[in-house]
Amino acid sequence: MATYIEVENATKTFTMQYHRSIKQIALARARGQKTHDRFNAVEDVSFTVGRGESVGVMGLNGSGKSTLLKMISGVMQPDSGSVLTRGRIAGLIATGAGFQPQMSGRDNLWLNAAILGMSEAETRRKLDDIIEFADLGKFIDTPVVYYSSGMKSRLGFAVAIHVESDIFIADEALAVGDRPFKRKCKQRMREIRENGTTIFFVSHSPGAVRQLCDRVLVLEKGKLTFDGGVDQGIKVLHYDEGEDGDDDEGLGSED
Ligand SMILES: Nc1ncnc2c1ncn2[C@@H]1O[C@H](COP(=O)(O)OP(=O)(O)OP(=O)(O)O)[C@@H](O)[C@H]1O
Repeated sequence: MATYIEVENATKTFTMQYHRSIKQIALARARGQKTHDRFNAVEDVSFTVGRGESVGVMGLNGSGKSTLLKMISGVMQPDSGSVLTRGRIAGLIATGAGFQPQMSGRDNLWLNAAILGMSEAETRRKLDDIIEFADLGKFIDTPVVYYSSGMKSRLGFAVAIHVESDIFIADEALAVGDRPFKRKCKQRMREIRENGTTIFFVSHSPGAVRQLCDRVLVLEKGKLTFDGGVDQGIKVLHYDEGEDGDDDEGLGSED
């Protein structure tokens, strides 16, 4: 199986500032207090993903999932180690990233498609399908500044999901569309998987991961603590326990 994602000893370090203003920083320094701290959001993480694999990334809030996803998408670079990918990447990483608020949904669609590497001919061919998928009605010709976050998410996802990619990445936290839209996304992601596209999917939803993935990575405080089967990964996180363990709100979950 050809390797499509190769992450080797990747570490991403961020600085946490304790104060907002220069005055506060100066005061803290004068008192001999710390003004900032550095910490590893992703620490020494290594794994590979083969062609056609569908991998779910799970972990508590702040465990480094989105940071890892951003490094795979190329939005961020690791401070040490390496992240290599093969082929074209598309997906939902940042809702409305690159959207121009004063431009209409339709114009942003063209812009977004170009950013994601679609040619003019490809966009023209898929235009009606993308607009139908986003299902924004007459709002498609309204400036995006008037869109709700769900509407931006619909437009962003509709474009991303129509890009022919080798790797499809999605951060479920950004899928703020309503239930019927999520259902539609779920169906489309299943089709993408069936077509043999490699999937890298960040999620808190055991139901969604069970449906869409055949492998789970668990991050804890930036470290990769589990890499294996879906059920086992969910067990490691205790996500299946309690009354709200197996939610059904996920992008890929059963409705
Ligand atoms: N640009 C940034 N600058 C500084 N700190 C950051 C930045 N981005 C993320 N962090 C911090 O890095 C840590 C990991 O964040 P990340 O968004 O990767 O977590 P996550 O696992 O995706 O969380 P969630 O489940 O809440 O979405 C958090 O402590 C967060 O505050």
